[in-house]
Amino acid sequence: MEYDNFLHYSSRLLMADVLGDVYVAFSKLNSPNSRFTFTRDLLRKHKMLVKTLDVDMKYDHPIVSESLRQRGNELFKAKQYKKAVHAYTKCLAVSDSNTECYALALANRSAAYFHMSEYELSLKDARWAMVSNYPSRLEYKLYERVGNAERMLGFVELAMQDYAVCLSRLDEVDMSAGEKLKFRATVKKAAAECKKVLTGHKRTKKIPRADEQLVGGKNKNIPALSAFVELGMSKNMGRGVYATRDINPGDVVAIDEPYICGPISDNIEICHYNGCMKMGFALFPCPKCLLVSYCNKDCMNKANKDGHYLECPIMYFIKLTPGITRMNELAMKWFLKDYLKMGLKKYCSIVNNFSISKIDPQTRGFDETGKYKSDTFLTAYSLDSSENNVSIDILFFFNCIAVDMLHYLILSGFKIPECYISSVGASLVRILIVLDLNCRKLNINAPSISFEEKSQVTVVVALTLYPTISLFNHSCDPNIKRSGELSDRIRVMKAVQPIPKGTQLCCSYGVIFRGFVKESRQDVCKTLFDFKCYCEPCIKNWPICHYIPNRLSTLNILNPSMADIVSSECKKFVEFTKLVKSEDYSEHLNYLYSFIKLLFANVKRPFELYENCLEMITTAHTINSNKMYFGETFINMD
Ligand SMILES: C[S@@+](CC[C@H](N)C(=O)[O-])C[C@H]1O[C@@H](n2cnc3c(N)ncnc32)[C@H](O)[C@@H]1O
Repeated sequence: MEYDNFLHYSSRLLMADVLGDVYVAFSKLNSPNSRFTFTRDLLRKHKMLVKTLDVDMKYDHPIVSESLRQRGNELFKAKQYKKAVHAYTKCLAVSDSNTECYALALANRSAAYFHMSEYELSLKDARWAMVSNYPSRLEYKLYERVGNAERMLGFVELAMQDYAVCLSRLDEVDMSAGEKLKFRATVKKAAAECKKVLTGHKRTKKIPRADEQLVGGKNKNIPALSAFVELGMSKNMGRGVYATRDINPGDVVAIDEPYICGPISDNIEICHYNGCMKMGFALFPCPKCLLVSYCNKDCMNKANKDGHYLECPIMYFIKLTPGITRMNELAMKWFLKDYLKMGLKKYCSIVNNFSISKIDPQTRGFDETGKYKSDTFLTAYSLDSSENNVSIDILFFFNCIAVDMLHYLILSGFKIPECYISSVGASLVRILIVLDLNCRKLNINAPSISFEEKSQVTVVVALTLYPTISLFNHSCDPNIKRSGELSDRIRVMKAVQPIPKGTQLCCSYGVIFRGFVKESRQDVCKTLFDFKCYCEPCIKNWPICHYIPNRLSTLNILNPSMADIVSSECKKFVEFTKLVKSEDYSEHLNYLYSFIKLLFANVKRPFELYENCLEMITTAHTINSNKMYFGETFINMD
């Protein structure tokens, strides 16, 4: 099963010999609120909810932790850095993270790591100490160390900023004038070295890319889409996006921001703040839960305002909840963000209205002024979730998860009147279902990074819910694709083929006709997304790569009067492919656009040179600055 610990709830009910009856009773309930209430009562009755959030943390007496730290200091003075690290780690394991001793042990361990040339670990500990109870009178030391570690790691711009903070803190430091002068000179010298490196970088820096603009400007009703498209309906695919004018390859058709997003795993360093999500390095952990990290204190404060302070006491428990941990975390983050924005009363009234109103499939997600906006709660909340197609066991499982998560929130002191509990619980279930389809499974456009060796192979690094991009249907021959920096949280979608007026704009949900036979593509669409694919390659049974025609003939030339021109352009293209390297395709985009347009008008698809040109355009549209190498992420700061 794709969800972790899927049998967690059902196996206990099975042991109590009630599971069969539970499923029968659950499936008879037809409102989301009644399903949630039923599940909550059931888990309470069978004593399946935790009684307290107290984690049995046993700290040693402060004298023990302090003596371990002092032992570390002695080893440090004796230059036995490895042993010192060991002693500080022991101290951290037995001390309360709210104490000064804990923060000092972190800072001291950071110093030991620095001497061992473990700059990344040194940076991590120093940043961690900065958000812990480290005495502010000593902070100048931490800023100097952070600057030094960043300089050693090549992050000179960051280092300069931290040296500047260090110097600004010196006035309040209790140090003789002579010592201060000496210290200041050392820091200034290090900052000057960084400046020298930076000036060298700037000279070789490439010209920045122009900001991408939607072709024809913003759409009047759906501002994240181009003015040259509209929403339409089809029998086989439901809602979809259609061109109202001819769209050319390279035209930007959508620029979407996620409604909610979060890192996909703990191993990849991404700022947890919803509005940032930048890839980072040695991020600042939340000093209370230590389970989320931010690129700076500003993002940490903003995330707290968005609700992290409410989820912080229960993060540990959310991580233990069955299902997809990251999705559960995202669901809680989403709920808290909107609860804080609207208040409980308004939130419940909106989600209740949504669940009882008859949803028009065409206008779902549009507000009362007729606009569909990616930053609106109801737009995201009403995304296609195939809720009616979710099987009973999965629906019950999601209800159990929602019961657990709401229970943690209540145990942590979150005040929620009884009359709102079923609405909030049912909304968490809906949020989980929306995220499961539109964020977890449909992650082809999510921020990703590539491998150092094979830059074509990318891995998704974040879960992102793009309400407007979710309007695009799938085709095994997509005519639009993501473009720009692949790790960006804002997603730009560009046309990669000519899209004549009236044609549907489709992206791929993960399979394209060249690489997979029809049966396996259909299988993916069915098992993952529960639909039968009605795209052209599936309906017309297009062949996969080896069998795609590679020669022009009377069978595939659509316009015989153009045969000679097309033939000579094809020869030129073959030469082009031999001469130009993939990293230089972007310099030849206009040529590639004109060639694909020529073939589009004159040659029957599929045709090998057309498919090759399409792939080259796709490659040229994307930038992978962030690379992954053997489990580590290298970040290109340029
Ligand atoms: C992310 S939504 C796309 C927008 C959706 N059609 C709507 O009405 O809002 C994904 C759903 O669209 C439908 N869909 C997308 N591509 C399709 C295709 N190639 N063939 C049939 N149905 C498709 C399926 O119902 C799928 O679960």
